[in-house]
Amino acid sequence: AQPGAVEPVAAPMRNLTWGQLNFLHTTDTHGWLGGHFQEPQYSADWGDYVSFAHHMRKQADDKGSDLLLIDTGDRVEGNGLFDASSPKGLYQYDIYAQQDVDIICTGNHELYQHYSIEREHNTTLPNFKENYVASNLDYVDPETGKQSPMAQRFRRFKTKNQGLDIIAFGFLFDFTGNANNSAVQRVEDTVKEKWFLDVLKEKPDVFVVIGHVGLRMEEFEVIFKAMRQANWHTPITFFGGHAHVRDARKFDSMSVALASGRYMETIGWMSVDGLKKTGDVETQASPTFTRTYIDNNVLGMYHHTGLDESTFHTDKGRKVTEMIDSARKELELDRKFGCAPRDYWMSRARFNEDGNIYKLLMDEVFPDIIVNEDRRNQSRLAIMNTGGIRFDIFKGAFTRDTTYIVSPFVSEFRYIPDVPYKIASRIIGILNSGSRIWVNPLLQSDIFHVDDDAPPRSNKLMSAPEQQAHPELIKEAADYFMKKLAASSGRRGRRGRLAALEEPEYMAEPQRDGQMPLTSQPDLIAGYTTKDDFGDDGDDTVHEPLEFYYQANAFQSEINFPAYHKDKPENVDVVFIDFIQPWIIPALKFSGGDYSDKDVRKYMEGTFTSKFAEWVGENWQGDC
Ligand SMILES: Nc1ccn([C@@H]2O[C@H](COP(=O)(O)O)[C@@H](O)[C@H]2O)c(=O)n1
Repeated sequence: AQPGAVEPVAAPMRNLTWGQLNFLHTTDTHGWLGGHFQEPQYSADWGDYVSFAHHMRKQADDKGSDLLLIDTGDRVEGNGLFDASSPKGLYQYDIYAQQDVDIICTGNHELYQHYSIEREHNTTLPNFKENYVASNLDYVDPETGKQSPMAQRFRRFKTKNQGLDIIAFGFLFDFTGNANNSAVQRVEDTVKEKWFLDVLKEKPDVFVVIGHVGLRMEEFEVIFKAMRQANWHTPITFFGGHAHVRDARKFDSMSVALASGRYMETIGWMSVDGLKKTGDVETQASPTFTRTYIDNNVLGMYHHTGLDESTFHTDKGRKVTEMIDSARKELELDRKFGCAPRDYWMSRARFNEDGNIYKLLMDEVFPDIIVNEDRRNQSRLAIMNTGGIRFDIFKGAFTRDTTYIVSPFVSEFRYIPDVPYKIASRIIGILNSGSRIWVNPLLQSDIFHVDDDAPPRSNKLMSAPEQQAHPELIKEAADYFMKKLAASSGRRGRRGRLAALEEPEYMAEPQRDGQMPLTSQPDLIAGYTTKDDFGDDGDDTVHEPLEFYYQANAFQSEINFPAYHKDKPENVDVVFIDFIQPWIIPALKFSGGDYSDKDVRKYMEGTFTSKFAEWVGENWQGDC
């Protein structure tokens, strides 16, 4: 762990089950290579993981089994270690590369900016060479415009001890927000390509499909079906990400998928036994799978390796810990901007209650920071998506690091001036509703003239990834917001229905579906209590369950409105974070406002991130 991180805390543990073939999996690390400074259950750093992997590889050798390390992307954006340097990632790429990852692919966050695509191509790719797989991603050379595969489309190799013949793919979901020096091919098109179909004719011992894809997303379904159509008998292991959750899915008796959370909280473990070995033509594979979500806690790492503080840390692991510490010092990540007076939660508090991070922004921060001096006296609605906030704020020091942890994006505020209030006031309800425009591609192409072939741009993409992973909640909540919108539209007879409309239970009560209490043991640390297709015994550490409340897709502040709350302005400036422009314009059209991208202007200097950091400096002075 890093100097200054909280001491790890011991908790009741479950053991790992080893098989012939075993995997350690990281995903969506988002720059958190220093671990969590304020949460004892996740405070190990990348150096500790390097030591852990070393000992686990040794155990595999001793047992005659194999261990592979996987990473499924989104290594960048989300922590000061990546975002605070100029250029971004100055220290991160070298630190990350100290781990020997056997199969690695790209996430959407590596592709948002022209710059990070270049770094991926010029740095991560040479760092990992043949271990990097890009089945549906191309790089576009900015000089020549030439488009070529970002890396090899698949990787075939034999494992060290068992000699298992592996074919690995590396996918990205159908991402469309990438900068133009990359090209993502839709998964449904890739699986029809000749190279892919040819590879499926091969008979490896195991297919390993890694992907920056949520386990419950359509794309893995498409890959699985295509693979099974061509090849009935080969076991497939899937490793996914993007959804920021712990999850495991059984596709069939020979195919299992694992997702390993986010932000270096979790190191996923999968073991497979019952594989037939290369050349063994007599027997049929009848694999058994296990999965475990390992807390990124050095005490757990001691437990799984049978080592202790004096025997666990390798020279290389210690060196990596030092590299991180020295980068953090260079970047002044511990520099204090202010002191948070309490905890502010993304999903552990109701959307509208004190202690909810979005309520803090709506009520206190936005009225102060969303100001364009030339239009200061104009009433305005300021709108941002909840997914633009990436992490909770803990009571205590708010540092340079916290700034990027809460909001790493370089998004700025834009606006459309003087929109009739009657139209503007409907936007927020539409952004948060389950209206058919957000799920129906024909409506989107007819009304908003977006590309006919493009998939519908769902409004749930504005919310946090952790919530996007709960489709059943989203549908119920979206239906509720839609009915609320209809009922409040002012037409006669609807008012009564609004009063009668009941909020879905989990909007008022914490959602417990994936968060079942496992034990009544006292003094447990709060953390993940995962329920997946295997059951509820997947977490290596027994935790006290966390609460999870549904949050809207977007939130809004009314700023400089008439003092008497029933008086509404005639016109308002509609100010919004640039990321949600693709939803703001349709929502305006749907409300009867004929606006287009041409009407949008820059509202003020600075990003949300820089403005919020200034606000903390001015408003949260105190001792901590
Ligand atoms: N400029 C941005 C980029 C992304 N978001 C939010 O993040 C979500 C995607 O996150 P992943 O880590 O799962 O890739 C996206 O759906 C947005 O909610 C953003 O707000 N601004």
